[in-house]
Amino acid sequence: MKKIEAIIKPFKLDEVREALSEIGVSGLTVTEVKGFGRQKGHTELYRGAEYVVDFLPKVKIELVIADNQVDPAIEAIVKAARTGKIGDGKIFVTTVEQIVRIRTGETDEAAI
Ligand SMILES: Nc1ncnc2c1ncn2[C@@H]1O[C@H](COP(=O)(O)OP(=O)(O)OP(=O)(O)O)[C@@H](O)[C@H]1O
Repeated sequence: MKKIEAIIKPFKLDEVREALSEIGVSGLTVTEVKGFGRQKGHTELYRGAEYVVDFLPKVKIELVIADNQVDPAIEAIVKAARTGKIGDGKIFVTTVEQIVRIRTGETDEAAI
């Protein structure tokens, strides 16, 4: 089991969510965050305005999935979130040790 954390441009959220639904992702968490990448000090376009990069609004998507879904999920996120401009975001993948579905007590892959 892996957790994917993807930091994306906020206006790409709907497209990314749809792309992930299409490959069968059953749940995810979304958080509004702020951040910067290596373009610090350069400008980035956000909602038509150019910002000197300090902390820019981003959306963080977290999803926990089976190992064999990692590659399709990354592919779906990259395809849906890419504009080709700076600040398109980043994807982090980590290992998840345990999952519990609170309602039923199911664990691990049965609880995804
Ligand atoms: N190393 C990192 N650790 C944690 N969060 C990061 C890291 N790098 C980027 N982020 C987050 O991802 C967001 C988008 O990063 P961004 O796309 O600007 O990265 P980049 O490496 O500068 O790539 P690009 O050249 O495409 O702009 C940042 O605003 C920040 O929230």
